[in-house]
Amino acid sequence: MALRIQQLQQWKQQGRPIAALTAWDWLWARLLDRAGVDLLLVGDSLAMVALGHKTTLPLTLDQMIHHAAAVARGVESALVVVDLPFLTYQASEAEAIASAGRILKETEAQAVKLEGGYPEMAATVARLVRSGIPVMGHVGLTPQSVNQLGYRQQGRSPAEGDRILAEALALEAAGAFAIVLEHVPATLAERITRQLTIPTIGIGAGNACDGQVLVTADLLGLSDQTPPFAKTYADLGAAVIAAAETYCQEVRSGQFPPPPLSAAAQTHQSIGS
Ligand SMILES: Nc1nc2c(c(=O)[nH]1)N[C@@H](CNc1ccc(C(=O)N[C@@H](CCC(=O)O)C(=O)O)cc1)CN2
Ligand SMILES: CC(C)(CO)C(=O)C(=O)O
Ligand SMILES: [Mg+2]
Repeated sequence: MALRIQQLQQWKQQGRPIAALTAWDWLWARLLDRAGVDLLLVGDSLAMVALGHKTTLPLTLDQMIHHAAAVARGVESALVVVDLPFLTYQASEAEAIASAGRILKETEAQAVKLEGGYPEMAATVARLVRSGIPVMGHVGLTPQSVNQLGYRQQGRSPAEGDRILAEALALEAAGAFAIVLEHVPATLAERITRQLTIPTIGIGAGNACDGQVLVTADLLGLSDQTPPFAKTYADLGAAVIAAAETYCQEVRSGQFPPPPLSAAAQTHQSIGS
């Protein structure tokens, strides 16, 4: 599986775009892995799309491990990367190693992702990488800083763009194997992608990144609110409601379950028998 991380590097050189999605449990991870997704991120967005929180901040490390272990059980091929939750890695390098270490020991995920590229975070990334933990960076809009940034596009001014580029370069120098660029102008993402040797994975960052990631709930029409850059490829929300409505009607009208079969027709084995 370390091979998959080197593969990402090769795909960048070959100009073969990387397709990533998020997953939060075994059920979805299994289906997305079968679809051939290259990288599955157990994103802390699961706090919002699977647990009903308003931001990613409340997610705990124990909750993340519970979800990441389930995702990893459903995956055969994709690289599984796990977000370090808010305040499980910022306080010190030792805290980051302890949290990332728990993720690699208690799940079968292969890598972690963390937010920010300021000097202390780059030093933390270097320490994690030297400890044998592959790290993915995340700059631009970093949702764990929602109380400072909101969800607005980042890097609009030349000075801010230069700062985000410098953060990306610092993360690469620290040994990150890839970097997520979230909600930044396409021109900035293109500039960063050209200057880095490691792949950039964009979300709301234009079409020049080495790969793209989307939150699967947005992809499938399961989110109440989606960011302006998300694309919905199927309306599963409506399909689920329609199926459950039909079931409720059939139960209430007596149409389901059907009357008992005659003994001769009972040839089917049911689950567990
Ligand atoms: N489901 C879903 N949840 C998510 C993400 C996602 O990908 N999809 N990604 C993370 C949050 N990122 C964003 C990015 C942009 C917006 C957004 O909506 N921005 C508007 C509004 C900005 C504002 O409020 O000022 C804009 O026009 O820029 C919302 C969440 C975590 N949660
Ligand atoms: C996909 C991405 C980058 C969106 O913020 C993420 O980190 C998540 O889903 O938690
Ligand atoms: Mg995240």
